Amino acid sequence: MADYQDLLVERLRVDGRDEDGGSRLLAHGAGGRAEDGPDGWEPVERRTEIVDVAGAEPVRVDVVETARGPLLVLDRRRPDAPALDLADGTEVEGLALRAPSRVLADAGAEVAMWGRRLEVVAAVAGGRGNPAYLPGVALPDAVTATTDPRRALEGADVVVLALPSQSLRGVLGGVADAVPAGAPLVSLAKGLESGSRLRMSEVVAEASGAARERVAVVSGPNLAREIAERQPTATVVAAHAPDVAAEVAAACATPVFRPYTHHDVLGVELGGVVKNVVGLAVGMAEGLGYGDNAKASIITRGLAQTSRLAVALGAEAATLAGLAGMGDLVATCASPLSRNHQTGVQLGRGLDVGAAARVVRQTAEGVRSAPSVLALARSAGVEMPIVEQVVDVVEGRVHAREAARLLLARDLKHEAG
Ligand SMILES: NC(=O)C1=CN([C@@H]2O[C@H](COP(=O)(O)OP(=O)(O)OC[C@H]3O[C@@H](n4cnc5c(N)ncnc54)[C@H](O)[C@@H]3O)[C@@H](O)[C@H]2O)C=CC1
Ligand SMILES: O=C(CO)COP(=O)(O)O
Repeated sequence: MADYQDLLVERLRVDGRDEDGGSRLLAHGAGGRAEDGPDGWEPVERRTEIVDVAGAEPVRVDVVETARGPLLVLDRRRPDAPALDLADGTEVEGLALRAPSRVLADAGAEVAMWGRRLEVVAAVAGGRGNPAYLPGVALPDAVTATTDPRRALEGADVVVLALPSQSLRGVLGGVADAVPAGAPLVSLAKGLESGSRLRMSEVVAEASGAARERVAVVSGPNLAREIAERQPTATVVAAHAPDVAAEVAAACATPVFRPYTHHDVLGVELGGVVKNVVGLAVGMAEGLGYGDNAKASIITRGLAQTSRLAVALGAEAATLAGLAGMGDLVATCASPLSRNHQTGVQLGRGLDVGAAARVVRQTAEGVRSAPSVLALARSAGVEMPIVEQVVDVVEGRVHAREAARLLLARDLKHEAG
């Protein structure tokens, strides 16, 4: 089976008879989540298709299709049964094929975006895209925009939070009462909250009052501009509740955007946070005029130090070798689109943080997160020399050139130590 097709388990219920005597079926929405309750049942489409066969008689095919895709198996405990012939109210589990065309339509469903800047919202709402942030990119018609967060939240099945880490608590806390009950809350932000040093999934749960099982994070090599241009991209959807991760993944998958689910929320979030700090360091090396050996060395040692911290805090080492660790680190450190990378370049050229921010003009999360990462590392007894030097440069204590000299002058040691 192609790599971009998925088999989903569908909860099905027999609900009376069709005119031809076969069982009429209902499917439970979103792949059959138990907590959707009895109201989540939706009709299953049934039709006959005639398939032309070269050199033979046409074949009649009975197609049974849920909102996710056609059912390949009606009852997975009796996969060979040609049809369902069961009493009313009986529940079975079928298998549906989620095909790319269906996913595209699903992912292109209705998106109500909230923004605080009137000119950005007016452009999106007026069908002119988002020229301030994504010049030249046409947005789907299904994306609407409003400056009223409560309107954007009305009836939402999934709430996605795409805000800088230091703003997330204030914005979400102000509208927590308007978040629809039961809707998963998804954080895209890659930072730690200054002061509390909390990860964004923790901030989301605290600010909204939602159980941590309702919160998901999406992270990975996900440069916004490339995604908006529909360039092929993979990502990770992590949640403590597997069904929430699966629901969010299903909602955002398209033929060119492939989410993997994960259970290691801590590892996925830390990967996204620390790669920004390492991205600053790689940018500094570039700004200093250093070559690819230096950049590859920072990336590799940066990943080793990130994994050390993550494991000490309870994450799994393998998570950091995946898309949300190595994948995101490589994208940030290699791409001129990365704001952390670009900010690092300006710091390497000798600008201070304020001047670098005025050049880059968008959020470089590593600047605010670096001191929190260092504090976390110290409290966990983990050495993170690259982060230490980035903090000293960001806080104006040393020039990037001196930071590089100090890193190279450290005592010799075993690479795996
Ligand atoms: N841009 C990217 O490629 C990616 C960004 N992220 C993460 O997404 C988060 C947001 O980043 P971007 O949207 O790219 O940053 P950005 O700097 O491009 O945009 C931030 C937006 O948030 C708004 N904003 C800031 N403070 C606000 C507040 N208090 N209330 C309302 N709106 C406020 C700003 O007006 C601006 O429109 C960050 O944590 C970043 O790490 C994650 C993956 C990719
Ligand atoms: O997180 C990102 C890519 O995955 C975006 O990186 P920057 O925030 O450095 O632009």
